[in-house]
Amino acid sequence: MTILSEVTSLDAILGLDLPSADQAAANAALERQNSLTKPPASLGRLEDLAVFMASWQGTDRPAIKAAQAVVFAGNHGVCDKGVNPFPQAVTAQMVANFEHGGAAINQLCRASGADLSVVALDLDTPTQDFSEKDAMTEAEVLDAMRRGAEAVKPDTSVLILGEMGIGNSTIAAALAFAAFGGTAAEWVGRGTGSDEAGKSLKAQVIEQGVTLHKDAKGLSLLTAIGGREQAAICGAVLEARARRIPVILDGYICTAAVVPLFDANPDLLAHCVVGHVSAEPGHRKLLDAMGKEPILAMNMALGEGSGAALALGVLRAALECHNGMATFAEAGVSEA
Ligand SMILES: O=C(O)c1ccc[n+]([C@@H]2O[C@H](COP(=O)([O-])O)[C@@H](O)[C@H]2O)c1
Ligand SMILES: Cc1cc2nc[nH]c2cc1C
Repeated sequence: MTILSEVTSLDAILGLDLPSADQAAANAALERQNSLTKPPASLGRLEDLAVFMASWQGTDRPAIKAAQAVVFAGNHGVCDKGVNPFPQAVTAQMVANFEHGGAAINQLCRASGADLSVVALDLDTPTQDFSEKDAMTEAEVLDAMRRGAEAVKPDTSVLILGEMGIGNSTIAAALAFAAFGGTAAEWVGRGTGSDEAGKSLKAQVIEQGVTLHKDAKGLSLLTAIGGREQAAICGAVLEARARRIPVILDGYICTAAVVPLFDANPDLLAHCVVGHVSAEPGHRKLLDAMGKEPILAMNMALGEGSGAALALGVLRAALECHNGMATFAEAGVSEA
């Protein structure tokens, strides 16, 4: 059973009863941070991350017993418009590469101690071209969201999310543009290597699609623009919330995937941090619009969950300090 097992409409999702952060655990973790042998706040963001983990795990001593990474893969009808330098077949080929351990995410998960799974979502049935019609039916969105929720292991201490989908840098820019406005061109980047002409084609296709779907709001952005891996990421984020599992989101595509949840209610992302800021220029803009500060800036733009997996190492370090350091009293160090 998942939080979405019995849900029969997108509207019903917004009525789900979801847990909030445990403020008492957060306060106790902050009190511990302030008692540790360091000048106040000198571990900066590491302190914030320890308190964040405490607030969702509901304990002043948060821990990572099991870290799970999931890569969701989908294909997109908008590829018919030529917005992607690589052929769509690469989505399935990279899924095989993930399964055989040959991709960057396999190495990064091993390095940071995360257990990786891959969920390929109907790769032989791409979504419809959102610049011409709705990308998916409500039933298709719900199915992908449910599969996202089902991928979350209940005993996970922290969930790392990533995606793979040729053409999905166009989907990401369209979701961001639809929710936050500006011009389509401001949200478009190189993706897997589009040149200037490729970027203006992307912007033109996005302009057309977002004009067509101008009334789409909240979760209906998934029906209008798609795609399956975006819906699955939203489903996994909701399941993690129901189970109080903190989430690390990846780059531009993964952050844009949860824009429909943010647009419906920004609090739905309170248990999510963003692992890194992607080299795609739209990502910084999107993070600012969503009030999220990334953990790392590594000039990466790969996707697959790569930046999120790397940030897991920082999260682990934050908890090592939080749980392992001596207090002033224990170490006999004088306080100010
Ligand atoms: O996550 C990012 O920041 C990111 C930035 C650019 C590209 N990607 C990856 O590249 C693919 C989409 O690029 P494209 O050019 O096919 O639209 C998709 O598989 C993503 O995982 C990912
Ligand atoms: C080779 C390749 C690997 C990827 N990983 C995520 N998106 C990708 C896109 C391409 C083209």
